[in-house]
Amino acid sequence: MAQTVFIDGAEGTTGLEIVDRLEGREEFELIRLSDAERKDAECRRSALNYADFAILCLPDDAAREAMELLDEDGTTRVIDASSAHRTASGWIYGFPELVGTQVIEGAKRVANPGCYPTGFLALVAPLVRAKLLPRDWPFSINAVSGYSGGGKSLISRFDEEGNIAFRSYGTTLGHKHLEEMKAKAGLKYAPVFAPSVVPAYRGMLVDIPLPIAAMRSASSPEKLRAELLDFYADAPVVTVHEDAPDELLLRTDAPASDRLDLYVFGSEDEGSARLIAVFDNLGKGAAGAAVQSLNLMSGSDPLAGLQL
Ligand SMILES: NC(=O)C1=CN([C@@H]2O[C@H](COP(=O)(O)OP(=O)(O)OC[C@H]3O[C@@H](n4cnc5c(N)ncnc54)[C@H](OP(=O)(O)O)[C@@H]3O)[C@@H](O)[C@H]2O)C=CC1
Ligand SMILES: CC(=O)N[C@@H](CCC(=O)OP(=O)(O)O)C(=O)O
Repeated sequence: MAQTVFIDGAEGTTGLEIVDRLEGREEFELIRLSDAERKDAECRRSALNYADFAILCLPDDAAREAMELLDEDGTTRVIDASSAHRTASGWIYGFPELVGTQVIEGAKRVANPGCYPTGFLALVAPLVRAKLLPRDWPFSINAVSGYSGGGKSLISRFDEEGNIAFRSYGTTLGHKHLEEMKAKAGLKYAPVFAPSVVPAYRGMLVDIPLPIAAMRSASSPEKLRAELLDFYADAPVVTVHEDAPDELLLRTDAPASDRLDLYVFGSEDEGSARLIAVFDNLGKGAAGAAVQSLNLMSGSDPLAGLQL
C-alpha cells in the first residue's frame, strides 16, 4: 500500500519542486489541499495528522505552527525544509552524508539543511572532523544564490524589477544560517558570511577562502582534497573533483539538479586555497535533500526521484 505524503506549502517554490520529484512514484500517495483549504488550520491539522510523512515547505513561523497542529503522540514523521528546527533538540539534521543514512532512516523529525549551510558544511565539516582545518579558525564565506532562494517574494522582485544584476545582502552580519553553520561544523566562531543573489532562477556557489600560510594548523590543498575524496567516496549525490578548472559557471538556464559538486583550489606554493561547492539551491539545497531523507525514512531506493 502506498505511503501518504502531505506537503504543507505545496504551492510554494520548494513545495512545487518536491511535488515534481515525487511525480510518478507509486510508493507514495500525495495528500492535496485545495486553494481554499491550504492555509486553513483545521484542514492542515487533519492532513498533517493523517499523513505518514509531512514535509513542511513553509516560512519558519508557519512551520512552528504546523508542529503545534500535530498530535504529540501521533505517527506522522516530519521533514521540515524551513530553518525553524535545524539546531533544535529532538530533530535529526537531514544531511545523510554527514550524519549517516541510518540515523535518518529511523528518524521521526528531520530538519532539512539550509541551502548555504549545505555547501559550507559539505566542505568544512569533514575537514574539521579530520583535524585538517582548525575548529577555532574564523572562516569566511562568499556565496551566490539563484533568486528562487528567496522564495516567491524574491522571485517576484527579480521578475518585476527586471534590472537587478547583482544583489549583495546580509549586510547586518546576522544571517539566519550562521548558527546552523557554526553548530553543525563544530566551530568556535560563526563564519563571516557574504551572501548574494544573481539574476538566474536557480544555482548556488559557496566559496570559502583559506589563507593556509596564516593558519596555525591547516593542511595543504592536496591533503584537503584527498580527505574529501575519501569522505565522499560512497556518496552518489556528491562529487569531489580531482581537477581544478579555470572557472566555475552558474548558467541562467540550468535545469533542476540534486547534485553537489565540490572543488579544492590551491596556489602553487600551497599557502592559500579556496574550497568551493556548486549545486542547485532548490535541489540538494532544498527539495533534493528533502526527497533524499524521505527515501531513507520510507525505505525506498535512496536515489529514487533525484535528478543527478
Ligand atoms: N527557496 C529555496 O531555495 C529554499 C527554501 N528553503 C526554505 O523552505 C521554506 C519554503 O521556502 P520557499 O518554498 O522558498 O518559500 P515560498 O514563499 O516560495 O513558499 C512558501 C509557501 O508557504 C505558503 N504558506 C505561508 N504561510 C502559510 C501558512 N500559514 N499555512 C500554509 N501555507 C503557508 C505560501 O503560501 P502562498 O503561496 O499563498 O504565498 C507559499 O506557498 C522556507 O522556510 C525556506 O527558508 C530552504 C532551502 C532553500
Ligand atoms: C537568496 C535568499 O534570499 N536566500 C535566503 C535563504 C534561503 C533559504 O533557503 O533559507 P533556508 O535554507 O534557511 O530555509 C536567505 O538568504 O535568507
